[in-house]
Amino acid sequence: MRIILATSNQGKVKEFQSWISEYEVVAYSDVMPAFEIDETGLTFKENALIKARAVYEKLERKDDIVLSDDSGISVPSLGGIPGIYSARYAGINANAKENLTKLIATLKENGLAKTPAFYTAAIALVCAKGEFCVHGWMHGEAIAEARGNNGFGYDPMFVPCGFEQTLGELDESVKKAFSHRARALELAYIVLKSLK
Ligand SMILES: O=c1nc[nH]c2c1ncn2[C@H]1C[C@H](O)[C@@H](COP(=O)(O)OP(=O)(O)OP(=O)(O)O)O1
Ligand SMILES: [Mg+2]
Repeated sequence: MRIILATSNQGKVKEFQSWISEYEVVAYSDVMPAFEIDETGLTFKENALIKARAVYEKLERKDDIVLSDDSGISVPSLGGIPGIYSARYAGINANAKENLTKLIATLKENGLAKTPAFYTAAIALVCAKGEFCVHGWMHGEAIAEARGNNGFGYDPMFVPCGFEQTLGELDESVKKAFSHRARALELAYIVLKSLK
């Protein structure tokens, strides 16, 4: 039994592969040709399930478990943006840098040097025994500048609660211990262990 990661985001692949030690973890594009998955859901949970199902349907080995992640950053003072639209914030084909630059510009336009923000991750598991979904969150502040090169996505503008530096500046061990994805993965492990 392997864990097949239903994601095209190399930052997520890197985190899951370094954090999950008990299982063989493979990016889905290593076992099938990569394909587009329309994230048409209205919640992180719906989108995570859409991604995991799409990959499980195409799997040859149905004894494998597909794990997906749908995640994003939300800024409550601006109505929760970009939320589930984080990956598409600067446009449908926007890259991570463009999304980061746009969110910084939006904070500046609203006169916000910093403002509370949080990351959400929904992790879905799809396998022969059924479908499961768990969540994790990480709270902190979004700041109107980018600092550091660690992590990915919005990390250079995110300062976690209890820290002064951004996730771009902090050691990767901080995300492993406290991130939305790590917290969701803790719960996913409980499900995984019950599936053995
Ligand atoms: O730990 C994180 N550190 C920084 N940024 C993050 C993080 N977690 C999610 N994010 C941002 C990146 C992207 O703008 C969006 C996820 O969008 P999301 O659709 O789930 O992922 P994606 O399109 O990059 O890859 P895929 O759908 O193939 O898994 O939230
Ligand atoms: Mg996506």
